[in-house]
Amino acid sequence: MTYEKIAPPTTGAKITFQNGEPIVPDNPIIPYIRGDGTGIDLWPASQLVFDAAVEKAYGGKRQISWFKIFVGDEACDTYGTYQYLPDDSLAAIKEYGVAIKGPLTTPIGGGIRSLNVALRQIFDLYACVRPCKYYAGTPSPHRTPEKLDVIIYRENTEDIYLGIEWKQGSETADRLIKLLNEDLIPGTPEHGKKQIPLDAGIGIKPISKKGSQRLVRRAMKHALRLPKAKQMVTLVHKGNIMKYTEGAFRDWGYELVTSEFRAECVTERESWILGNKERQPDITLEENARQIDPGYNALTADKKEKICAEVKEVLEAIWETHGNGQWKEKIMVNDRIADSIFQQIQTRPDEYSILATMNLNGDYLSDAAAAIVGGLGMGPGANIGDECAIFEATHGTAPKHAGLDRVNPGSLLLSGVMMLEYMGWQEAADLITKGLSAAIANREVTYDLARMMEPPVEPPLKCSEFAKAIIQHF
Ligand SMILES: NC(=O)C1=CN([C@@H]2O[C@H](COP(=O)(O)OP(=O)(O)OC[C@H]3O[C@@H](n4cnc5c(N)ncnc54)[C@H](OP(=O)(O)O)[C@@H]3O)[C@@H](O)[C@H]2O)C=CC1
Ligand SMILES: O=C(O)CCC(=O)C(=O)O
Ligand SMILES: [Mg+2]
Repeated sequence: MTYEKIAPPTTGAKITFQNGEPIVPDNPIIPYIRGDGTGIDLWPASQLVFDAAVEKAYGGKRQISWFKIFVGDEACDTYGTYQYLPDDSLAAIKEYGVAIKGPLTTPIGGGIRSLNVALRQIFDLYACVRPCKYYAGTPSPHRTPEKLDVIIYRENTEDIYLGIEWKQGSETADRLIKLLNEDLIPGTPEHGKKQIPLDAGIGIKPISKKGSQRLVRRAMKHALRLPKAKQMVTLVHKGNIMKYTEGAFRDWGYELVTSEFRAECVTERESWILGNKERQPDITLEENARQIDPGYNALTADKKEKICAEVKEVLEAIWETHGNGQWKEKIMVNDRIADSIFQQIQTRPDEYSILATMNLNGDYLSDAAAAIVGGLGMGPGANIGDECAIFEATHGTAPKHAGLDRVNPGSLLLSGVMMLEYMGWQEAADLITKGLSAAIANREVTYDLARMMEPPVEPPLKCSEFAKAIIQHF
């Protein structure tokens, strides 16, 4: 591979992929993007910790050969005006498969569309994995943050992030509104006399079956690797309002888990049906139906029949394999409406584990969940596809803090921990979490955690000092 303005390290080897899993040599070449804004501070601090952890864990037997590539402001400086996402950088990520990045700026309302989203789409990194877990001693606005231990599995390529939008007043927006108002809406009886306001901007929200199911499949595979008590997958959606997008995500999720993971899972509704029969072995189908549907008595005969049929079908299909309490050993799959899950992770955090979401809901939810465990400085993430993975923090470039050597590198470091775990380098990953936990417990923290501690830590550590403190605690 020849590049225009970058050169890979002269030592090191490529990570390759087999059946979606990385095959990692002892000296992998890993491209990194420093990032805009606070990326200037975060990357050098993080690289120091990654290298020290790998050195301490493997004593030179393993080593990362970092390959600097450019995206964002740095790319424009190197490749020229508006060259935010140079071909060189895309080619390097494609060639080496696993990369890590700092945050990249997306100007609001115009200019470039998100570079972060573009990278996810170009490399089909369909699962955005964002764990939110509490490290002892981290200050939190919540009384029991340790009860939250969730992993958000956010669909990462579609939904409104596809970016298909038309500006209010543009010729295409006007044409589309006319087509909708005069043809498509009147042609769909369920839409009645609804009309799109003539001065509306228009955005499209595509949610596909394939996109939803591959995300849920990955979430289920992850659940299988968790301890029994955490084997739960919650499908998060706003299907009560958006039936054919968000509601479909939920339905396709259930369809996938009850076909591909039939032996390993039970849905919440199935567990009620099985549980009713376990408590009352001679329960009739209708009584069972009444107990799983609180509004049963008020339903039409048709609907009652449907629920009875559902009860019958479940008992026939899985009583043998899941009945008599066997379902309690399986992955519990349930669903929650999106607004309610924001409340649930605060009031009943320990009832949740993996939260499978569409793109926008997952974006909101991952910032909110990170806040509970200490803030965006503690929110890591990974964008995973079948032949590529890019690791990055949940937060953005926090421009007001850029270049001041003050922000918390915890989120990028924990993203690196995810990368090392993905590579199978668990010993190095564990050293970083150990060092980070010890530094926090010792009140050696950056400003974001320092200001919330009781009493506040004064002065807080700089970003670079925090990195060094973590290494001291390996
Ligand atoms: N994946 C990516 O690269 C992402 C990029 N962005 C982009 O980043 C830019 C800025 O977005 P913005 O809305 O300000 O959101 P940010 O996530 O960048 O920052 C919001 C606030 O979160 C806190 N914060 C963020 N990072 C850290 C950290 N490492 N340590 C401690 N606190 C932190 C700060 O809070 P406080 O000041 O209160 O201490 C900061 O002001 C935009 O262009 C946006 O599009 C946004 C999200 C993700
Ligand atoms: O790319 C952006 O500007 C924002 C992305 C974002 O908020 C996220 O991925 O969480
Ligand atoms: Mg976000």
